[in-house]
Amino acid sequence: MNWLENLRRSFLDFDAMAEVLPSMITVGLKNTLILAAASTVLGVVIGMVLAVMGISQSRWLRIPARIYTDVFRGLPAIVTILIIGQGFARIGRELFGPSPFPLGIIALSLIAGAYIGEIFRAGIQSVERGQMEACRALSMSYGQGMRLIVIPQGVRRVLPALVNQFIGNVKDSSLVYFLGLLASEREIFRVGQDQAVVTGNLSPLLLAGIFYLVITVPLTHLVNYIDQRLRTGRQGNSSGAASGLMEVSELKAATTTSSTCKGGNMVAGGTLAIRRLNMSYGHLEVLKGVDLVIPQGSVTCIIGPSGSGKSTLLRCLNRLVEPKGGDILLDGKSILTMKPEALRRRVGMVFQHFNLFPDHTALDNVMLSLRKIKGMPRGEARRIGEARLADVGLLGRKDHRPSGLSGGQQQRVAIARALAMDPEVILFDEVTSALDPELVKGVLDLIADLGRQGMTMAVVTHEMGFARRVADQVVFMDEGRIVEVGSPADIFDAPKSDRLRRFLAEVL
Ligand SMILES: Nc1ncnc2c1ncn2[C@@H]1O[C@H](COP(=O)(O)OP(=O)(O)OP(=O)(O)O)[C@@H](O)[C@H]1O
Repeated sequence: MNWLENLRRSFLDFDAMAEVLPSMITVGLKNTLILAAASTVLGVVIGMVLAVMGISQSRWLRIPARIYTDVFRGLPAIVTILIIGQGFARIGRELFGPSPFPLGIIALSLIAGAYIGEIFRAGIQSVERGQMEACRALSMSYGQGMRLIVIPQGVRRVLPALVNQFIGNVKDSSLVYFLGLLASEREIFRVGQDQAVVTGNLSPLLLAGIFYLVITVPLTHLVNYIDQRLRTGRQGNSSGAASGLMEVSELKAATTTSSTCKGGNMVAGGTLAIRRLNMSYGHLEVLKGVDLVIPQGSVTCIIGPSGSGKSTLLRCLNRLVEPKGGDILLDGKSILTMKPEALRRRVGMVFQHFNLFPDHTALDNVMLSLRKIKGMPRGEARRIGEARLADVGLLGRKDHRPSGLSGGQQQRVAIARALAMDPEVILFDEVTSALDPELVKGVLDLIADLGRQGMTMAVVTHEMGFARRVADQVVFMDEGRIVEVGSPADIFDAPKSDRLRRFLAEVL
């Protein structure tokens, strides 16, 4: 049992530990935290710049960011620390005095920046494209969408990775001692190491190890907790998505008392006139001379086979994609001459995949544009937001995050969000395609109800029953062209073209 005693003496010499403890706290811990915190903060600044450069359209920004990242990620940390600390020692002395401590921070920051830049870039790029589309459809500029929605979501997603980086900096700070720090500048490892030499055993180093764990382990758990809270909101994940059947009755109650239009008045709709509209993605011609009038206060359903250009036509109407030729007039004025953000205030849109903002509650989703785009005071935005949620039968769930709502409920929040901006026209892009069958009816009834209230609507749909029941006119598209336009009776009961007959035979 001699070896056990040896081990005990080597690692568990409590007197040696007690002796080094005060300087471990007042010198080592303090300096380690300064080195790690300062280099993480500076690293975050460098990383943010690198991330923005890395996702930029310009390769003059992308390429330098790439080179920086490759170099500082590729070099061993100690090499960078020595190159910066010793290579720039003279400049360092002039700027910061004799201590290499600030140069150590800079070296650690340069290394951390390369990793943090990649973390941010991956986080921002992992945010679904639909989030930015929803921002733009709510008439936010690209910058506002990035600032309010995409970057915060990206940063939240990478929070655990950022804390890991901080932990990495805590550990890498032990390398700065290679630069020759003053006694008062030593970090945890160096204090332990010096005392180990004095006492001739490893107990002070074991204490240093314990100090590192005391910093890093609680941090990891704290960040996991914060991440969970941010993801699910306060009410947690099981926030009572109702069963589909319950939702149907919930919605029925809402639509009978709906006040979607202000004070129960009919909504003032706009007229859209589409003239010889062309659109292509690269060489792929998607719209080929589309002519159509969507009269004020009418419901136009657009049907047709997959890939026929229905969604693209809809996206041209609020300029989420730019037409290549032709024109679109809103109440007689070309939308191509308007600022896209101004146009989108008048022409709202609801998407197939809802595109709700996951970090915001239902009410915040509805209020966001009222506050940020219309500049409404919080109280007024809240009043309107709650009224719109009541219209879609979801006032009771206003504090729920999207993750705590069913697909049907999420889509109704998305409709409330579009309605809150008081648009003259609303575009619905296959809004029931991603829903479970029992939830489809509720959403369609809501849209039908809006139609009755005089909202001008263009609805791309695969729901033929709905189109027949609700549409004022039905548009059949194929291969980028409108093949037939007419009343539901014309289209469904007396199709003129062979293509429409074949399509109906397939889908009915
Ligand atoms: N962003 C894009 N880049 C390149 N091609 C695209 C893009 N979006 C759509 N397309 C192509 O344009 C054509 C028309 O697409 P669009 O989505 O408008 O059709 P759709 O009738 O709405 O089809 P679906 O019912 O399947 O949604 C398709 O061939 C599609 O592959």
